[in-house]
Amino acid sequence: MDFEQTHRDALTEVLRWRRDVRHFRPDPIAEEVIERLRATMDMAPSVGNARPWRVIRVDSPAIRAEVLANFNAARDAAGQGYAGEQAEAYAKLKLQGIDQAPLQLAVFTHRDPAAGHGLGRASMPVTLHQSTAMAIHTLWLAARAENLGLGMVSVLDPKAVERLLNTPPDWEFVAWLCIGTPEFTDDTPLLHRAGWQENLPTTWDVR
Ligand SMILES: Cc1cc2c(cc1C)N(C[C@H](O)[C@H](O)[C@H](O)COP(=O)(O)O)c1[nH]c(=O)[nH]c(=O)c1N2
Repeated sequence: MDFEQTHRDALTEVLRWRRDVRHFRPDPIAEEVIERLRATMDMAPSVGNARPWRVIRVDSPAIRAEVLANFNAARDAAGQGYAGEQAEAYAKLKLQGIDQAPLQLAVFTHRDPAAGHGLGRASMPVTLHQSTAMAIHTLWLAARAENLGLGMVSVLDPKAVERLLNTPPDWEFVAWLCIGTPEFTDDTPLLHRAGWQENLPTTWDVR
């Protein structure tokens, strides 16, 4: 398969307009779209082809409410680390859409999956989490291409999420993903707009 300029342009647009979304409309997502997202996430690369990501779709309002309470506690605890103007700015940040997003996924990494037969990770076990991160980013882009937004939430006590979902002991919680139709689209991160952290260019050192 050879790609042309139209493909490159489309990819660039999806990347430019992908955002971490925290404001959602309640419109439900069609099951066939959710199935496409699931299948596209599986296109991600992974160490040894181990595919260590594990995903639980959480529809239960009771579980979502507990996760929101978990978030609020973790958010307040993290807020203790800021002082003065930064503490005021932190208090104003919206860092999740758990109360709004129609589709919510708990994502885990299997700590020692049989798949992949250990290839590529013996000296770098972190590659399992790296693989899950790649799957999340693949899902993030796939969602954007479906005109959906995804918000990644890590302001959580991971052990409490594992207990709540009663997951196997070899699953490690990685992130809570909120997915839905965004209330607005933007080509600039919310944290940049809010003045918390602007986009900084990265330079590539040459040796
Ligand atoms: C590993 C990881 C963990 C988190 C995030 C991202 C990643 C990669 N981000 C989203 C993050 O704030 C966002 O990606 C940056 O601000 C850049 O914005 P865009 O994603 O480009 O819109 C995020 N956002 C948020 O509101 N609450 C959160 O807990 C987290 N946690």
